[in-house]
Amino acid sequence: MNNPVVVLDQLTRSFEQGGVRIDVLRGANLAIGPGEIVALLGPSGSGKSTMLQAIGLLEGGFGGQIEIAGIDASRLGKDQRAAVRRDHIGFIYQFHHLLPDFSAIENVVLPQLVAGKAHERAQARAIELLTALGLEHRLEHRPSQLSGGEQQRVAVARALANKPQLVLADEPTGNLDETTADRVLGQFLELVRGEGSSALVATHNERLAAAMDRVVRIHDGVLEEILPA
Ligand SMILES: Nc1ncnc2c1ncn2[C@@H]1O[C@H](COP(=O)(O)OP(=O)(O)OP(=O)(O)O)[C@@H](O)[C@H]1O
Repeated sequence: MNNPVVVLDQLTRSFEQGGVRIDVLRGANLAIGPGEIVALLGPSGSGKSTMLQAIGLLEGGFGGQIEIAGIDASRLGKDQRAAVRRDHIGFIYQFHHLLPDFSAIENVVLPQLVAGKAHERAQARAIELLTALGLEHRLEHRPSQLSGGEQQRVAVARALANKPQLVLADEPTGNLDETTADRVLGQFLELVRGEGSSALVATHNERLAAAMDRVVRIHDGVLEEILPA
């Protein structure tokens, strides 16, 4: 694969609880190419969130190698990991995690300011993304004034604000009803494709997974490729 955005090589992660050791990831391998959108399937407790946290460089304690945008991230210190995250990765969670005291547009502007962008450009980018998601009439609303689907669409705009090479999404529509989930996921996929970003999307939902370019499943701590039927 040319210039993969993510490479996992023999990724391992174990937890110890009450003196019992659980090996959640047992040597997972994966490569995601530029612009590829990959669904990460697996039942509850199989290790999807653990894997996204590893790839998002949010937690230590992993064995094996993680490469993000050509950078070997396995041995980076905390500050360097934060820099790779800021420059290359956007996150979406099951619950929106928007800042409650800030408007929709401010929630999308802020991460850009943190990345050093001028306010005017950041604002233009936020309007562009929120408009693409059909939220041009909700720019000044706070999260509590938005519906669940609208909140998740703001979270999508925030994740894409800095044009990340990689978007990591953990059950991004898991909190929405089926119709809203389909609509939000459809908009998310269209936007990610338009931006040319890669994405890894954890979900329980095989129907939603089928809308993505590739499907991998966590089974016994390793990844299996699911080929289209
Ligand atoms: N910090 C931790 N300490 C101990 N065990 C943990 C920790 N984090 C995760 N685990 C365990 O690791 C396993 C995988 O958890 P993880 O959250 O990655 O699964 P998941 O596939 O994302 O599940 P879900 O779909 O329910 O979110 C679970 O058995 C969980 O209890």
